Amino acid sequence: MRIGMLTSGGDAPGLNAVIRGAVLTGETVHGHEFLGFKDGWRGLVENDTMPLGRHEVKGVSKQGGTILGTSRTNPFEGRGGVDRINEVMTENGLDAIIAIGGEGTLAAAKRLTDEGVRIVGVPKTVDNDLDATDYTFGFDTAVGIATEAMDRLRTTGDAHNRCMVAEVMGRHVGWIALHSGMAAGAHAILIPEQRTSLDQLVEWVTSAYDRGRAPLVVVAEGFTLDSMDDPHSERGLDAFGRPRLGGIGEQIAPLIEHRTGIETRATTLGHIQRGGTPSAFDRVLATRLGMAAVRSVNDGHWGQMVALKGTEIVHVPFENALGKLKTVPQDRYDEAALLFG
Ligand SMILES: Nc1ncnc2c1ncn2[C@@H]1O[C@H](COP(=O)(O)OP(=O)(O)OP(=O)(O)O)[C@@H](O)[C@H]1O
Ligand SMILES: O=P(O)(O)OC[C@H]1O[C@](O)(CO)[C@@H](O)[C@@H]1O
Ligand SMILES: [Mg+2]
Repeated sequence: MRIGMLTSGGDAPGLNAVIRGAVLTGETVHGHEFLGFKDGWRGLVENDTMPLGRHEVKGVSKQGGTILGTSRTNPFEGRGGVDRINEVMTENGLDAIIAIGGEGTLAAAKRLTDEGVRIVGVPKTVDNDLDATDYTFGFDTAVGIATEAMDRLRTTGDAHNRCMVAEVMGRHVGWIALHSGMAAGAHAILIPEQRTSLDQLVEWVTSAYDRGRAPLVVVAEGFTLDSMDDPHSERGLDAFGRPRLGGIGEQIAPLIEHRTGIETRATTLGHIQRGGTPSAFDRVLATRLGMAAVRSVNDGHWGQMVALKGTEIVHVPFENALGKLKTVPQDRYDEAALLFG
């Protein structure tokens, strides 16, 4: 078979390991050929391709980013649409597409498979917010980077007796904040799922400070104080028309300082969390998902994505994966909150 492959949406450490896992298994075990589409759906719509074989995937598992490039292009906009995509697939002699992306990419893939395009999906997002898989690759790496950054913030915070606010990614969910905050021993963790009040935050910060600690506050970019209507956004809209988040840490730092009198500094980790070398966990998960995606193609599991359930790789129909986001459950937050303050 000839299989096209693309990566779409925000990058996540491990994308290259998926690509390598699929290409090596596909070529050596099943005799398939691969073709890369550049920059997500854009490459498929514009027929912008690159060779994708053993040579191209040599040693890429440890590389961040994606050798195929990525974008937030909508495959139905401009000259896109199902007829155009079928035309490009026929021109390239392709039997199927492996699309690697988050909930947006998979929603687009579902629309296309509903119209007969043969696509299998591989879930990806540092946010870990896809419901039908236990973990997405990229999350473990992002948590590791954020934790290391917080360890560093704590030593400088301790030296100056300051409150340090660390802002991490998490558009709709607080998984990165929860895990990195717990790992770093944060005195408060603020996540989109919990509309915390400033009074509560001030209580946690003051209590830690009064015990002689330099308070560490971890906040997810999508968090809203109970007095705010929407998540903080000051950077315009993304290519799909959604507000670009980021900057809530800088907003709450002066509020903390004003209310407590404790000198407070904010750091936004931003895209550092998505860059660089994937962790070993993410490389293994991504490689297994890439290999499983090829098995999905062999078995004709169109309209399904591969997913992690416990330690097993399973197949999940797109509609089951897209229904709702995997948010931080109340009991996981309450458990972490026992150690706040
Ligand atoms: N419901 C949808 N139907 C069709 N296309 C969509 C839909 N949602 C998103 N898309 C398209 O898919 C692209 C990728 O989605 P998105 O930007 O949300 O990234 P993602 O794959 O969800 O990854 P990330 O984790 O970075 O959000 C979008 O930019 C948009 O063009
Ligand atoms: O890379 P961009 O387009 O700035 O997108 C940032 C968004 O992507 C994510 O990293 C993954 O969805 C979010 O946490 C963040 O809000
Ligand atoms: Mg998305």
